[in-house]
Amino acid sequence: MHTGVFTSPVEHFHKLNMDVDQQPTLMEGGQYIMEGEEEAKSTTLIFSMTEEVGALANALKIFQAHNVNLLHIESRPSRREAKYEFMVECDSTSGDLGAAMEEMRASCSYFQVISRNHLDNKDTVPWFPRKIADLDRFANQILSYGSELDADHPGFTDPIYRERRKFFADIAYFYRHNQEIPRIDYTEEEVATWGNVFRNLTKLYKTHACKEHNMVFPLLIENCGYREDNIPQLQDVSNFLKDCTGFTLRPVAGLLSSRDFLAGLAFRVFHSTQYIRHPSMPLYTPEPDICHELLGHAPLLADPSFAQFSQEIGLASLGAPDEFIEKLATCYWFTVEYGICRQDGKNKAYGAGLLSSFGELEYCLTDKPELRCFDPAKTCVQKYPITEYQPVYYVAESFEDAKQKLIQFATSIPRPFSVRYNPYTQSVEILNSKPQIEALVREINCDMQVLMDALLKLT
Ligand SMILES: C[C@H](O)[C@H](O)[C@H]1CNc2nc(N)[nH]c(=O)c2N1
Ligand SMILES: N[C@@H](Cc1ccccc1)C(=O)O
Ligand SMILES: [Fe+2]
Repeated sequence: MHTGVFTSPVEHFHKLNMDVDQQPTLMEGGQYIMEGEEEAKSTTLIFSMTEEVGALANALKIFQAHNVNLLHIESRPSRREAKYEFMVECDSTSGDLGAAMEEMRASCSYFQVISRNHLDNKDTVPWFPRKIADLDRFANQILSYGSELDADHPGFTDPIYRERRKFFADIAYFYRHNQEIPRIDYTEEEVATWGNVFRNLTKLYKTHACKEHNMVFPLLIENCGYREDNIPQLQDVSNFLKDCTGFTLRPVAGLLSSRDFLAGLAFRVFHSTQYIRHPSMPLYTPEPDICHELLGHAPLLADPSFAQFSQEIGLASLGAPDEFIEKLATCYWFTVEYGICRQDGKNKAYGAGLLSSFGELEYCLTDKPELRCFDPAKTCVQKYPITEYQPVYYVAESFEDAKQKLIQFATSIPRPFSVRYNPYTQSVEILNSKPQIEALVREINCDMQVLMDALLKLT
């Protein structure tokens, strides 16, 4: 196995992105890389005009006068003011967008710029999905592990495995929100790999896994076809999770950037791979695969308080500056992926990367790795290898404690607005005006009355 790579995926991704010449390319190993060809060249403006009459027409004239092409226009009642709000996506390579924006700003009562090119302009907020279907736009911007993995990843030199990975990449590439996830007829060899991983992991769970994981696992066996001789279907697991916590799965061809992956969580959407690891590496693989998603992540996503925790991390990431995305992703790594917690005086694994690798699950509770107390402010800057067992783990007092600390940490992220998920519309609302927040307070007040009433009936 490759040694000495101490680089966080985030840095790693950036390195990779620079190699990509903005074209959707089918990479080595059959993975798509499309580093936001459209997004990089588009800027989204959300605004409402001071003059109501003919507001949109006036705005459009401004863009036209500066030769700016518009890619998408949307209007809707504003939650900020009693008028309409417009969302316009501009082709930032056309015309004089800067001049158009300056003119717009002058005639708008509200004006917010959201851009993929946020690095070029310190005043803009990085683009983020506002409604659940927006996830269609980046789900295929897959990052490859790059050259360092090629040498020791047998999958890259096995032509049959590569062909199969291309098949799975295509499913994810063409998937759209609200579609059923295609059911897979897994090959005998794939089922055997799953069986091997399943058998060895289930032997360890009783002693090594946290309570929450052990609680949900029997339900997955009962409801989703978790068995040694069967690879569960993503759609079945997604339906089950939807009933438990509202989480759903969507297929993805491989590793997403931290920003995109975390954004999915804000919508209670978990991006899941559908392919299985190479048969030569059952006990540990450096990439997420279906064993990792279904045995590591799915059980905890069925836990209501863990689901909420995941969504909070997701919401905190929306529009956050790159440095914070990296810190948040590092905390995610040392909790959701590789977390250990105290339970009844013992250390137990709750990280999905541990719960899906029978090699590392056993290793992590021996005296070989170094254990430190989980403290987001310190943990968030820790470097870690991504292709081998972790040399350092962070131990949380309890599951709940990790959650509280991380949520607390997330609130320190600088952002000029707050966000809230509206589950009715499956969209993210930006909270930055008084009338809008007042409306929400009334809504919550109403909920409080229902709760008080329920309490009174009990006593
Ligand atoms: C947020 C953090 O970087 C985390 O490790 C992410 C990165 N991208 C991912 N992409 C996929 N497909 N699956 C994952 O589990 C992750 N994990
Ligand atoms: N190492 C994990 C998979 C994984 C890779 C990368 C990140 C997280 C998890 C396993 O073998 O199951
Ligand atoms: Fe994971």
